[in-house]
Amino acid sequence: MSHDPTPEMMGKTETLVEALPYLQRYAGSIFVVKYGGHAMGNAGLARDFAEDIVLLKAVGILPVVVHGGGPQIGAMLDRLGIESQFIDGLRVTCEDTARIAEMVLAGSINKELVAWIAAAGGRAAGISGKDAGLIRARKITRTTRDPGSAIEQVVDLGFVGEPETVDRTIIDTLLAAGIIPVIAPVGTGSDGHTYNINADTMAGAIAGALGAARLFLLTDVAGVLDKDKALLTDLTLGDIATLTADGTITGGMIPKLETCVTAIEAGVDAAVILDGRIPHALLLEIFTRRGAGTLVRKG
Ligand SMILES: Nc1ncnc2c1ncn2[C@@H]1O[C@H](COP(=O)(O)OP(=O)(O)O)[C@@H](O)[C@H]1O
Ligand SMILES: CC(=O)N[C@@H](CCC(=O)OP(=O)(O)O)C(=O)O
Repeated sequence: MSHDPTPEMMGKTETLVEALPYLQRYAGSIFVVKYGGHAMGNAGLARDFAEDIVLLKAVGILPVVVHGGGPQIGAMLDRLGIESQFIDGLRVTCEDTARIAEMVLAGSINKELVAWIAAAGGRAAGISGKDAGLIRARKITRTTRDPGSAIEQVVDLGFVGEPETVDRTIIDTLLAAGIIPVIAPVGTGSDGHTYNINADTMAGAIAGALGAARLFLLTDVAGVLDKDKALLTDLTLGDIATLTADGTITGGMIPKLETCVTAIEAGVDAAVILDGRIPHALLLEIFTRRGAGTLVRKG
């Protein structure tokens, strides 16, 4: 019998050795990973994602998961005959919609992710921004302007909030106990109401408050695309301002890139937007030289 390694074995060992500097660099670092509703497409993707998170934990990284669930909220609202309107990627949220969003996010998706992580051999605790005062939400509004008009109109989005304060105690407590926090993007306002928070915005605020080494936003596109649909692999904060102003970035990509800017300004080293439809996209991004998606740095 030959003891020569097969090409397949060589490939595997090369991949493991390639990971060594990244394993050494990131041990003990906090990584905030936002798992978007579009990237949860099927059970296989959710299982792969959970395995990636458990693997990060096993090699000494401290993963903190923030999840979305926009399409799943949309499907539930459709079933109930409630219409949804989006402004700049944010769902206009009346009281009923806020209740349903919380039910889908914190009641359903959150616990499913915890179960997937358990199935992959990890220990996770599902919480929302309401737990232990994690997120105090502040109501936000948007302004719109008709084409050709100079007059701006303030649009009330209802119970849509952004994190005003982040109390990291519950996250630190879970991390210290070796538990992976899985966080649903809702919070309580100072008026006691439930606020629906865009999951990207939530992840960015948490990454900033934790001083995370990396923020990953998993979505359903290869990354940020230019006007010719080519992938932009590296962006600075200045590039983002230009791409927003010239209309290259629209819809759900707006809160995503706003999040990257806020998180980096708050001290996060870098943010990555990557394609959650690729199996094990996170591992490829973190532990290989190739990387994937769009890397956002200060400049
Ligand atoms: N320049 C751009 N590059 C890539 N995607 C873009 C761009 N502008 C707008 N988008 C849209 O942003 C979407 C991602 O945001 P969103 O639908 O909110 O994802 P998620 O549910 O993962 O948070 C893409 O599917 C795409 O339709
Ligand atoms: C205010 C607002 O828009 N909230 C989002 C919260 C979920 C989310 O952000 O999910 P994705 O990351 O899957 O898009 C919503 O209601 O859809």
